[in-house]
Amino acid sequence: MLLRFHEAAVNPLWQNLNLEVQPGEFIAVLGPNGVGKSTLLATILGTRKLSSGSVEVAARVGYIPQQRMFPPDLPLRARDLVSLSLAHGVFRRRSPHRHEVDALLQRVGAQGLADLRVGRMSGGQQQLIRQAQALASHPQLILADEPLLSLDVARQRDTVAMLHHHCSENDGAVIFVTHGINPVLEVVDRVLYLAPQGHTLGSVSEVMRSDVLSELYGTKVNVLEVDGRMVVI
Ligand SMILES: Nc1ncnc2c1ncn2[C@@H]1O[C@H](COP(=O)(O)OP(=O)(O)OP(=O)(O)O)[C@@H](O)[C@H]1O
Repeated sequence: MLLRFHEAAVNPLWQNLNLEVQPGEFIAVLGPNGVGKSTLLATILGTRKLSSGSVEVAARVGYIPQQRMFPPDLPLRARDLVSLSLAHGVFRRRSPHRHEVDALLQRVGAQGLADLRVGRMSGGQQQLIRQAQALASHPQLILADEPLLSLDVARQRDTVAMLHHHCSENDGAVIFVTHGINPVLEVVDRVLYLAPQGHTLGSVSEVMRSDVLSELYGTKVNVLEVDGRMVVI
């Protein structure tokens, strides 16, 4: 077990949350704006308190925050930032080697960005650097808050593949906050759907259904499958 919520609540957002995350699991968290998805991650990170219940974290955690731009005048290159993240790893007593930094940047497809100043990068390029920073602590549990925002389709695919690889090859787990299930349909094990009327947890086929989402939203919702993609209307 890497993470366990027991009867957890952050009032008035969500209540009675019971969730146990095992090594190898890829969990998507969906729901409308403001329902408390980022707040859920904040309770795991310890930056937000539960109103009741408990959360137990038994894993090293890496965090990819929701798109947040670096200050434009930040005098650091990508390799400096990733190097700092590596140096903060719990087992570190020395400066990270250049090849470790390069390997991390390569893992997220940002090898060409190593010597660019982060504040001058595009939003998508900055997002890749955030990914490399999150991986630097060799996390078992990766929390990713809408990590595909501002990435092009190819980079979105690479990011999902990288995170899936983390689960399937490293016995890690991922909690992936997203507004759309389609980019992760092929890799997701369970969906936690948060809604104003409550939440539900299960496989894609158990959760992404018209009857289940209609009950959660308290109004008629249709889930359609079109060309292998799911559309919620
Ligand atoms: N530190 C905080 N203290 C109190 N309320 C907060 C705090 N952070 C966020 N909120 C509020 O909690 C609610 C849920 O915010 P949160 O960011 O978790 O939603 P979300 O589901 O991630 O939304 P989105 O899809 O728009 O990113 C919002 O109304 C927000 O204003």
